[in-house]
Amino acid sequence: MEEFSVISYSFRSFYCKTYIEGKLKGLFKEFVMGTGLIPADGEVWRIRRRTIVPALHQKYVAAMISLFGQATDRLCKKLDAAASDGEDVEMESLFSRLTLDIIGKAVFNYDFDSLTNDTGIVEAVYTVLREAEDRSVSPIPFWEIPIWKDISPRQKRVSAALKLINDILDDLIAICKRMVDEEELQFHEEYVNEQDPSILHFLLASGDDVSSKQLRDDLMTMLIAGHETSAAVLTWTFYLLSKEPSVVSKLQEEVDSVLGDRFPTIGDMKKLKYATRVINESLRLYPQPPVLIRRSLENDVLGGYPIKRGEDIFISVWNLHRSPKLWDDAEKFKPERWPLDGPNPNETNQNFSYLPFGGGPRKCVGDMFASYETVVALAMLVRRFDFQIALGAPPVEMTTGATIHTTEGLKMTVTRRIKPPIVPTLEMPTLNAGASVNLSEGDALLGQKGEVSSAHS
Ligand code: HEM
Repeated sequence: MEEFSVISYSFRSFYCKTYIEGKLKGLFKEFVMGTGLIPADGEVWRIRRRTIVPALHQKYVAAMISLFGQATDRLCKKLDAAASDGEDVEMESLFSRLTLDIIGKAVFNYDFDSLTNDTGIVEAVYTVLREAEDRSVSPIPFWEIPIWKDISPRQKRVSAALKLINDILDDLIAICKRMVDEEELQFHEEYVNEQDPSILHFLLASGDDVSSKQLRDDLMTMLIAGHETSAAVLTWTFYLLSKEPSVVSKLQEEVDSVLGDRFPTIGDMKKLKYATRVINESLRLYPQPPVLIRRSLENDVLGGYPIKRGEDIFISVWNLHRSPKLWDDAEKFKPERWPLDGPNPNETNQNFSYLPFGGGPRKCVGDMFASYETVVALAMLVRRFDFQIALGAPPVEMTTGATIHTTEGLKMTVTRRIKPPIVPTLEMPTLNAGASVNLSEGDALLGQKGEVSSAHS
């Protein structure tokens, strides 16, 4: 327990109504509800969480992996154009757009297409996300002050953005309800609608008796929780890789041999072991969020510190993950510290010294989703491109909100990789550039076909 930095007490936080048992394993909290953007009804969320988590069955995961591949392919096309034009790219904002596109489709089947468009809804989402982050670190809940709420131009912008998003979510829920009413498919444990594998569709089809408003708030929670986190993981992974060319070579070797020139499938997730270790290690050095926050519901003592009822503690996962007492070469980016044939590191098998997705009953509901999402994006990108910090780019420095951001972006030069030879195997169809192939179990499920990106041709 002494490894945790207790940074501040009695500080208004992102999270509310949390409880300290004195042991990390028992901590739980209400996510994003303390920002006022989503009603602070933790009890309802706790019940709903039980419905959301089982949505992650095999067929759903296969469909999601296919979705990650398609979204990353759009990013590859963008990078391909930048490589042709010799233009440097700002990867942090591109990753933010990639993960927004993914979470929109995955959660409520909405294509933000933010990698190619800057429509009003994308701007509205960013307004709300920035506000959620600012509120999460604000010492006073200024947004609750009645007059301020009505006269502050910024708060008015936030309200307008929230209204736009809520209206769209209401429409999506209504459309989805009609689809569910019309479909013949019976709901069962492995249910997935192949045209719309979103969590919204799953939840509606499950017949869960929940109001549209509650549903909308849950979707918003997932949008906020699952967007910047994954984007930040990818940003810092690419930053770390830019400093360790030997890791990149090893990673590319694995990706070339496992994937060749096709999209990743659910079966590949077990084979992309080194890529997974790269993400595990990036999450150790740059945990998102870097602090976890709990509020005490009663007087307690934690690691010798007396804590009064109502006080908050901040647990610095950053310090925990970089503690020299717990890690050899703690500051070094070393994916090899996680044995390839060992278990996937998590909070329990690392005795709570590693908490990339929190722990206990309020652990991240999207941990598996996020792990696969980041592995797919990483594999597809390093397969096609080499990335270097751009010449003359500003130094990459950190600033923190709910996640760790760079201060001035991650400007990189992207070059196409020379196409390595593809050795055909029974599982891996040989591809001609531009040819259509049946790509994966996930794609087969969706009845989709994919094409090899023109990146190599
Ligand atoms: C690499 C990306 C991600 C990281 C590092 C991450 C990390 C975390 C962490 C550390 C927590 C626990 C916070 C706490 O204990 O105070 C959390 C909670 C949560 N995460 Fe994630 N997350 C990621 C992606 C996602 C995705 C993609 C989704 C949705 C699909 C998601 C949904 C949630 C939700 C809903 C909670 C709140 C759970 C609850 O309070 O019951 N996360 N996440």
